[in-house]
Amino acid sequence: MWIGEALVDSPRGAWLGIALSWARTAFLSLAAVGIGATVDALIGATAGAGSAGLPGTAGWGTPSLITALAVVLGAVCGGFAEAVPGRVQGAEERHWRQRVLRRAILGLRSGGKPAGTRVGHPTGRPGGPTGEGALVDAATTGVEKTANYRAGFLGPTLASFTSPLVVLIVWAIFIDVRSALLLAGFVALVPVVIVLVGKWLRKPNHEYRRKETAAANQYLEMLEGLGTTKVLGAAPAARDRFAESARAAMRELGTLLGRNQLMIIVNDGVFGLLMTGAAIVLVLTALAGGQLSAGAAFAGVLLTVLLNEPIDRLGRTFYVGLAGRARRDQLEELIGAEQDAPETQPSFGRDRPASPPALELRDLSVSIRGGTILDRVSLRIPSGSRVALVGPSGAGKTTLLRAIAGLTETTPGANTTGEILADGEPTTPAALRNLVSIVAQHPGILSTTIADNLRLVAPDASDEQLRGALDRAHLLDEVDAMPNQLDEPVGDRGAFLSGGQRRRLAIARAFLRERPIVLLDEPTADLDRRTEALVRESLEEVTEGRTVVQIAHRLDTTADADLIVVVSAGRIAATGTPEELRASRGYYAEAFRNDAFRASNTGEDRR
Ligand SMILES: Nc1ncnc2c1ncn2[C@@H]1O[C@H](COP(=O)(O)OP(=O)(O)OP(=O)(O)O)[C@@H](O)[C@H]1O
Repeated sequence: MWIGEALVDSPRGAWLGIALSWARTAFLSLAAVGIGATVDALIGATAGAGSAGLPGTAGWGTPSLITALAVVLGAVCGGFAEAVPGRVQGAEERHWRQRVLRRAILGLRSGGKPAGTRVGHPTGRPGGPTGEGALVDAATTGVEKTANYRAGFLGPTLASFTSPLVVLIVWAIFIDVRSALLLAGFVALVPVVIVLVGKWLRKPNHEYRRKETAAANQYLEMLEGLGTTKVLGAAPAARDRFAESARAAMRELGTLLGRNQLMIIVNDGVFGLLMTGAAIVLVLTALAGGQLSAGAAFAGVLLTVLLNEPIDRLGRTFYVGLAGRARRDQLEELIGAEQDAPETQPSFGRDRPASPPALELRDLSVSIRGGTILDRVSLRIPSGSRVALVGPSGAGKTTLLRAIAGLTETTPGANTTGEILADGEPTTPAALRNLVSIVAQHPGILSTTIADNLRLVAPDASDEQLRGALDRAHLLDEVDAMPNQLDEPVGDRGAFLSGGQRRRLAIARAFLRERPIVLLDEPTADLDRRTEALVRESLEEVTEGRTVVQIAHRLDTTADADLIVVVSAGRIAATGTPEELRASRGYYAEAFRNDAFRASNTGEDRR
């Protein structure tokens, strides 16, 4: 419920806006009382002024002066209160966009897809909410609507729902306590109705957002795959599929808008009319009974306008709130239950990392949407060791590497049991993410400049520090030869760079991150010999003194490993040194022989 979120998790700065709104309402309420007092003074309502009339009615000068002052102060506070959400929204957008980006960059999937996207996987529906289109949608519209919801809806709505209490306090002090209590009953009903209506609208709202995102996602992917679709003659089918999902989204929107409209009519009727009617009847009765002066009654009528603010706001912003809330939920799901770990300050490649902790996986199981991917894996990774994960395709190597990287929870539908210990202490996914650097076969490269890609992990690094990291990754000479050097655009996801350059850029990032554990997901695959040698050289440097866990498809890359871990059907089938496993019968020995056989037969030279 948004009220809970507004109370405990409002964006930073939102409370200033709420306090300013309360101040605005207090001043405007006092202005209403001042107007009443002025009226009393003007019509010379001295009868009963002492008991039921408003204070300060001896002359009209003072109350009208106070009124003017209260109006000005109310307007100033209101103006500042209006300005707060704009400032908060900027910060919120930055925060959410960074989380989405980090989520995209952390993706270790093949093809550089963001984590959670399975290309060609039976459960990875193209166009589903975990596709790349969804990520683009999340980083743009999703972030904008979420920030708008958190900055422009949560605080202001909480303010307008609590402001009537301020009005009622003024009412009780200056007009009449009994009627203030009666009206408080109406005001207290408003949140109850909001909760009920919110529940009623939640399902169609979520359904609509899901279908809207799926349609947007499909559209983006249709554009991206336009060439292939045309070549395959599949354009009409793709178009029909998109049209159908757009129609489904529109149908849900119709249901949602219908319910929303009904809610506005009911609210306006029940609260707008009933509460205003009750307030007016109360003040007029008191006026007729002589308990209130004409000025006090007039002030009561004016205060009723302020009491109606939550209803007005509800009509105007409920839909925005629903949309934002659904978008926020979608983002949370996409990003995963990621806790922003307090990152230790990167040392920008100057220092050696702290000694790597020894890791221990205990009975670690991972299931994704009910399917078991890793099954009670237990493994010790000593500090500073080099571990190679080998095994047939689909065995679970990447899933294991992602678990060690603390990334499993960012995969939608994933569930983990068991634990990972660091130096004997239980650890959390966020703490694990803080311990590792990843260099993947298809590193996540932003479509911006070399410097931006490096500053992603070290926002405060100087140009010199970036150049130092590039130098250690053996990429500096090539960057220096580019027309704009550090500011050279790298093209769409690094399209202007070669495969080897992209990987060395990722290694430079790992230098800047300076984490004690380096995870390698086949970073030397598919490179020609010369480039492979360059990447290897950089890797040797970045892995020095660190624990290394690498996925290896080519077994010749495992020769210097301290420990080989054979993964098969989600379990650990064997562990040992390369020599031990080569000497025994099993996957490693057989695959090694096959590799050697292939190399000798093809005279493999990938130049
Ligand atoms: N996000 C996901 N959703 C559904 N299933 C998944 C997901 N990620 C992995 N899997 C499944 O888990 C199993 C193990 O996959 P994983 O990528 O870990 O294997 P791998 O050993 O790294 O394979 P490869 O060597 O081909 O990369 C596969 O059956 C895969 O389809």
